[in-house]
Amino acid sequence: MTATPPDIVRSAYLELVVSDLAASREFYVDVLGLVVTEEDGREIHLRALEEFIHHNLVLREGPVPAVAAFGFRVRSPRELDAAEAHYRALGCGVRREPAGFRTGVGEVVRVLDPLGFPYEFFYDVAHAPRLTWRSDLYGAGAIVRLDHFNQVCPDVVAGAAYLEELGFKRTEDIRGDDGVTYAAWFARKDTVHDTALTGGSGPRMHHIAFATHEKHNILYICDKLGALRRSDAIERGPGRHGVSNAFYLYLRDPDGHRIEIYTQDYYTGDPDNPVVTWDVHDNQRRDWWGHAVVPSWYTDASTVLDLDGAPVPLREREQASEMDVTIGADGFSYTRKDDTARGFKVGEQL
Ligand SMILES: O=S(=O)(O)c1ccc(O)c(O)c1
Ligand SMILES: [Fe+2]
Repeated sequence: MTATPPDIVRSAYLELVVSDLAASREFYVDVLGLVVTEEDGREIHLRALEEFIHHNLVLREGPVPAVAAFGFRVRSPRELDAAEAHYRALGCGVRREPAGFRTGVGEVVRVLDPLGFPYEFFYDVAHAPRLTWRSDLYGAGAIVRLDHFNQVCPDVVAGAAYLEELGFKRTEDIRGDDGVTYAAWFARKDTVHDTALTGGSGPRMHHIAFATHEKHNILYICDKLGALRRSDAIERGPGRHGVSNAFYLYLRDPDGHRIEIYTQDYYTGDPDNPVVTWDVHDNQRRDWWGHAVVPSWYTDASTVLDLDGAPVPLREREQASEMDVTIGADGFSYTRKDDTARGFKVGEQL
């Protein structure tokens, strides 16, 4: 029996350990245009242009590039009591810090959750100027919000049960006729997701996604990276997702952490919002235009740290992997399921 879960409002910030603070600052501030709220020689606190809380991303220099915390805003200070009780009832490690673990945020409950991820919950937070109306500060690639996390875990079904018990609502998933669930998306706010689970060895962070207002902002980021001769930072896209219907671009930061730039998914706020399920062999599920998913997008992800700052050991996925069943000589995907003459294509290797 678990205790009532905390009332989570949204995914709010990520604490990211980077190997070279200056190189990461150049990527996130000079190239991507995130706003510096506060910085000292050790940490940089960044936020998106429409954000009013102190930060959406903390860069902290350290020996092992990794994720130290996934931060979730809760609806009121008393939800920290619910968070502490919920995770203690799950038998998880819990650290409650009345003064907070970092600049700009007040009391925090940090846990190592049942999947091995460092989650933290907070309400009290310093406000920073919301730059929504400051169009004079918006570049052509303006990043306006943190939209979601994506987490790699070996057992998506077990992970989904944990997130749904935590109060997340499933909005989409990818399944096979083999009964395997390969990935799933979960919301607290009224869009497609605040986090998602991608099947693979884990716990690892697959990506953090920031939103732009328009598709052309994403195209500008691609052009800017080309002009800077930094196109090697582009891993996948630009393109249109099948799942979520969002326009997307995936970048790799100087440590290889994956950043998605994302725009224009859809509303999911009604209680009876229908779950969209995709066939793992549908070649338009991950890219609506049928473009290949580069293998590194399935294989690479970021280490996560435990409550003592040590890397969490990985567990291998036991069920089939999506890459194995859709890419390469053994993989196949269809454009038109019933078109067995021309609709099938063997998975593409780049
Ligand atoms: O590639 S998928 O269409 O499955 C996809 C959909 C939404 C996302 O945020 C994502 O990272 C990946
Ligand atoms: Fe994403």
